[in-house]
Amino acid sequence: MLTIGLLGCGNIGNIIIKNHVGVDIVALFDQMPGRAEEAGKLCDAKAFGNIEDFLNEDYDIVVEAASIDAAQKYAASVLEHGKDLVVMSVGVFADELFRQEIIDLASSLGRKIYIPSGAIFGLDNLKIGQVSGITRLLLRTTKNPRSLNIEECAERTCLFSGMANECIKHYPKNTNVSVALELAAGRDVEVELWADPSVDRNVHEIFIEGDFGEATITVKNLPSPDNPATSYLAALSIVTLLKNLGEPMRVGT
Ligand SMILES: NC(=O)C1=CN([C@@H]2O[C@H](COP(=O)(O)OP(=O)(O)OC[C@H]3O[C@@H](n4cnc5c(N)ncnc54)[C@H](O)[C@@H]3O)[C@@H](O)[C@H]2O)C=CC1
Ligand SMILES: O=C([O-])CC(=O)C(=O)O
Repeated sequence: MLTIGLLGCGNIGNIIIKNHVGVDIVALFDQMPGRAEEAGKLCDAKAFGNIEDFLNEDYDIVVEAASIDAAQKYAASVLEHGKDLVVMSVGVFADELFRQEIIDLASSLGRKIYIPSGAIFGLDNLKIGQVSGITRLLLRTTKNPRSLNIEECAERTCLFSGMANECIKHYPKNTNVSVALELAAGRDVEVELWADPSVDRNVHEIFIEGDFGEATITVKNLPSPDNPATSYLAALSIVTLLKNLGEPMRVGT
């Protein structure tokens, strides 16, 4: 069975712990040591107080469910410790230089980096953008102001309109999906981010046009119980990715 080290024991980390299938969680690390210790009681895994000890433990894959900051700090070290890496805070790869450095490092070490579909549907066939023209790719995200950590917002308000690699700098906890779209399609993504006090879901609308025709995908996500910024689907997506890693048949592009 594949063994996992969980980097980040917050909302997604705890959903993974409660729902994981086909993998064994053996090591935990969080910048708030109490969180790793609490999580350790739930899954009988060892909580580590520092990153070096966490990475020196024997297991196959680090699952990052922490922050862009954590992904940036530790991605190279994870690979250098002989482990594959699942990155939830995919916004870290908006930085092209960093992305290429990590890809080159993984390639030279024979390691793999996995990006889950996260809080959206449709990443699978969007990858056709790597071999065929996509002329329009727009993500319109709408969340309740609470999910965006905004206190005053009486009506639907556009917070950002521009490109994904800029948006993620301003909203690193809310627009990771835009960077996942960018990586899948191999091209820039336009983003509109809206705060709307009348919605109680995290809504992602994706508009795609290209040589294949056109597609519109609307996802109306339930926020996670413990972190309204993060859709529950994002956590389920990691659980599913991990379940499928060891399977002989791979479904989806
Ligand atoms: N790719 C996608 O579709 C999505 C990605 N995300 C991202 O996934 C990540 C996790 O989300 P949640 O679990 O909801 O967040 P959370 O805030 O509930 O939990 C994050 C945990 O990681 C820990 N952490 C943060 N930075 C750290 C560091 N430098 N070193 C060690 N521990 C650190 C925190 O103490 C916290 O316990 C976030 O970056 C979030 O933006 C969230 C939703 C969708
Ligand atoms: O969970 C969501 O709806 C999306 C999200 O926060 C992100 O992409 O960072």
